[in-house]
Amino acid sequence: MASRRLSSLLSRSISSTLSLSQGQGSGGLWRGSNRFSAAAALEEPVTPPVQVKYTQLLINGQFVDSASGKKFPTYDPRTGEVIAHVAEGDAEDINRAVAAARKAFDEGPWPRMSAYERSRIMLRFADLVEEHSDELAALETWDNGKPFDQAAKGELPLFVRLFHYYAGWADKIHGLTVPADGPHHVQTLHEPIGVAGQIIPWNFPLIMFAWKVGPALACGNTVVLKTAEQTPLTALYVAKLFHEAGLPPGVLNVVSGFGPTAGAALAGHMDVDKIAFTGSTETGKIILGLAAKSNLKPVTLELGGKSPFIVCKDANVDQAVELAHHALFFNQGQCCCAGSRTFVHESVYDEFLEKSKARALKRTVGDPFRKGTEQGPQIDEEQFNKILKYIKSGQESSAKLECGGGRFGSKGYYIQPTVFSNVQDDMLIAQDEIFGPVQSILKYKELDEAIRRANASKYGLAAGVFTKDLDTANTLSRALRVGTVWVNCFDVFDAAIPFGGYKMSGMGREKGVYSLSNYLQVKAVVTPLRNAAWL
Ligand SMILES: NC(=O)c1ccc[n+]([C@@H]2O[C@H](COP(=O)([O-])OP(=O)(O)OC[C@H]3O[C@@H](n4cnc5c(N)ncnc54)[C@H](O)[C@@H]3O)[C@@H](O)[C@H]2O)c1
Repeated sequence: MASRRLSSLLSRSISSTLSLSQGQGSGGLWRGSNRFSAAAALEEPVTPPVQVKYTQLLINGQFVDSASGKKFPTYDPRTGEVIAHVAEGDAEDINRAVAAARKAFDEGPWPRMSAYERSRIMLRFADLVEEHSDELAALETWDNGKPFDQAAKGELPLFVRLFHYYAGWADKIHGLTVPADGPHHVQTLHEPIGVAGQIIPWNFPLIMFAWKVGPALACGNTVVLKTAEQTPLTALYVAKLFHEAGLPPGVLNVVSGFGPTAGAALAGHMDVDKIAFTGSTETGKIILGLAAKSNLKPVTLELGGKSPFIVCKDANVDQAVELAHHALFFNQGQCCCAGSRTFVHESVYDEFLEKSKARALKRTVGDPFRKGTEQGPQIDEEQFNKILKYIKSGQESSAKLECGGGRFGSKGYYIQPTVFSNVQDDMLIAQDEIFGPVQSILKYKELDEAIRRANASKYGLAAGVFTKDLDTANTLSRALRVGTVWVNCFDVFDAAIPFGGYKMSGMGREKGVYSLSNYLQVKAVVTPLRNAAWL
């Protein structure tokens, strides 16, 4: 009875937020009761319950071929086989898309219509996504490899929630009346910036669409979105639904294509007024350079991370193990905020290690379309090889490989859940973003030492803290140089919670009220007052 209550509570909670909290049982969020043979699952890939409908670029409200006529394949990470060929946009297509977005901003109705009308279109769009959510979840799983239940029960509801959230902001954006010295009436107008260029990655294609497009459109901007070359399919589908909901042509343009061609053309475009990027720190630096060399457009960046997850001496070890496991392995380890440095107090280290290893060995790896699968394949061959290289570097160091360490199956890009113990701060696996299912466990003695070591990273995206002691939680929350601290929970991605990084994890914040300022200009309007005496 109690467990039924917990699971219904849980499914309600993940329908509006993706969240992992203390005490959610040892089964994991998306673990069904039907266990299956992983090998059989890999031998016979499930036929995805969806067809690919849209593969062209979406420019000015129309699906069109790329100017060059070129196409590129998008692959099924379960098998490495081609799913579909997609129009390959490059600089010329970016020019066409920017021209459409420019016209829609300068002459079109979007920035001029009432905020309430904009909000209603966004709400209609959210309803359409909800209606098509099974199909969209299947397409996301096919293109990305993430477990279907995660996409269907976690990410699609969150996508809808994000658009409800931003639709709610559209008619609540207003300036201030400023009490300046002297006989002047001073007001600020919060105006849209103009054409927003947005470049997104492959790990959460739909969620990244919502984080970027939601605030930009709520504020009255127009958008050119460049999707990741690994996952172009779902953005085209939802952009089509947006037009069905009444979005005027040119307001949202979606260009599929590669980074150095389409992405660079967008970031360096003279007629793009703002650029937002999520991806690697290396590419973030290129984007910043392109913005500086062109028209000095403002830039927001969500970049890499190497987030500490600190298990304190008072921790309930079973719960800490489960949370730390999900903090790292969720989404095949392909999360910018993954808890990829698990710091464990020496007094609970041995027990934690033994149980973490047992948990990783129990992790259900297999076809992401099968019920009960916790871990699907990595996104592509490049990431697969990169992760295996990091595992090799861990094996060649004095870290101890507790479990995993290799390919899972013989087809596609599956990797065994891998755990290293005895990891030292100067090892590559403790410093670089691996972006895969590789947990690194480090031992510490004193809290001050844990803080110093956790902060000794070029990244500062997020941290997890696991303790029963309020003073310890408060000390750690304030001492850690990161954009998010999750205390006794992890990966809580509510629409209203700001997200972003300190240090080389990025610039600016997405989600929440803070994200609006990324897409607004502030204009001061000063008017003389003839009879100010009464002031
Ligand atoms: N922070 C995140 O959410 C995130 C997401 C994906 C990857 N990563 C990290 O990045 C590593 C490499 O993955 P990746 O190669 O897909 O990331 P990436 O940074 O190269 O790609 C992200 C996006 O940027 C575009 N891009 C690439 N080069 C560009 C350029 N020169 N100009 C403009 N746009 C460009 C890509 O086409 C894609 O849309 C991963 O292993 C991981 O460590 C982080």
